[in-house]
Amino acid sequence: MSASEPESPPSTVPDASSPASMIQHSIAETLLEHNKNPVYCSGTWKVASDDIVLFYGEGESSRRLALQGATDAQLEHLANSCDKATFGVNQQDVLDETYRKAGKLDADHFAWNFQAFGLVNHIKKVLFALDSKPREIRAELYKLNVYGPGSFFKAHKDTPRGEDMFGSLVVVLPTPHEGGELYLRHGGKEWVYDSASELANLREGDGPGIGYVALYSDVEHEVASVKSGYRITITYNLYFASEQNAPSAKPASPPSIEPVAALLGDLLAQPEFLPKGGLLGFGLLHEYPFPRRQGEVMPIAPLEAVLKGSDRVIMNAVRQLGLDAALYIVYKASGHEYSFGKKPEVISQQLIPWDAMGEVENLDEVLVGNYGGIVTKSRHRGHATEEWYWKKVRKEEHPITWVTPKTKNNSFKDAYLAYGNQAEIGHVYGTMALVAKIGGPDDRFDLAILEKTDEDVDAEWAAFIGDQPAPKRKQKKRRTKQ
Ligand SMILES: O=C(O)CCC(=O)C(=O)O
Ligand SMILES: [Fe+2]
Repeated sequence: MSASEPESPPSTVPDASSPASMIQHSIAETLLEHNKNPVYCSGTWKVASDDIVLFYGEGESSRRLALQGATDAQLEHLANSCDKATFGVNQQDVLDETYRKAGKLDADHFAWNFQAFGLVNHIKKVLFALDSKPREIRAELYKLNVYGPGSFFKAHKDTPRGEDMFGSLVVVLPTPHEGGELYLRHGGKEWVYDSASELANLREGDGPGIGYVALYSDVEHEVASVKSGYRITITYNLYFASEQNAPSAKPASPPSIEPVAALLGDLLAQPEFLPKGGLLGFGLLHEYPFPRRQGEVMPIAPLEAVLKGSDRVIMNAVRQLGLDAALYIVYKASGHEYSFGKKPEVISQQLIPWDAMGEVENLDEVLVGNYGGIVTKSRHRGHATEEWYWKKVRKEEHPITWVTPKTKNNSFKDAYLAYGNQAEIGHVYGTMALVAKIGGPDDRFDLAILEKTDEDVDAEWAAFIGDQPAPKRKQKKRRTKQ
């Protein structure tokens, strides 16, 4: 039996030029466009010469280094005072100068006068530009790095130190250098921040300044080889501040409709959009650190508090509209029991330790039966050209209409022991997404996904094989919002 995708049932997808599809496109564009939802921001920042004074060393050999106009000999002394920089591999610090060649001082071995508060506030405004209620953030001094000629740091992502850490801030000090550009990559795009030329331009202008780049933790970055001079950076870890640590209490702002919420509201107002209700999906664009406790099922809902960039913007929008929405993992299984049908796709709000589950017979049934799973692609799809299977598919399937596609950014793969008379390992793939349950045009905000009756399915089958037009299905209320 062929496992190819069967013919689709009557389509509910509007054509590309319909108002619904144009609004859907605008939402995706707003969320995906780098300029509206940047994954990093960079530039130069004016400082007073007193700010860029560095203290380092211990006891008799401690030093005060004014960076404005520092001599080569002074910078060389700083470089020679550094330890060799290591980097993390599988939770261990590794020294490998073919991967990272630079000097470093830990935060307890240096100090400088610069107060990052103003810069951090600026970064918050730029990185969270579309976020109408951005969380407070704080910067924690991390390290000083010195890159002399021939120093570099190959492509890596910064290890998040804690679930509240969302990014890093790299401050580049105004010491003349060439090369050492910082390459940044995310979602298949690449950008470059050339601190050497930005700082050189600044030197010709008035007053001292520093270079900076703030990036989300899941942005890959790489420091190109320094050609001449010293490139000195001070890095900070960026955290979402807890209420007590927040630098200032935020005045209550009057409620205003966010642009993305407004677009989403317009989309839901289109009667041809999901005329029978259904699931609306948004692939998350960022990765999130998540504690995995051995063998424990974990709800992923708490991640809502640490969403970044466009992920937070869309979450704010669905919350503002009062939609029934949550973070889900989209699970897809592969294993011997699926070799004849289609790989099922089931969403659940639980992170499941598949490797600790014992033998798993039908992953989709386990998810639906025990973990509030909703089948979004039926494993019977592979046989769905036969009436009986087709009905089964229609009955159990609640397909997702994706506004922004699932991404590989936050996907993971787990192994499990597939049920059978011989031990076999299957694989589960998970991807995080935000999924909203939408009612039909008259009940957008009141309905959970619709239940289908046998009559609905029979009528849809008849319409599918061309007997008669699909009847309008009466919606059943399952849940009413107060
Ligand atoms: O020094 C820089 O420009 C970047 C340093 C860095 O990527 C790191 O410390 O993880
Ligand atoms: Fe880094």
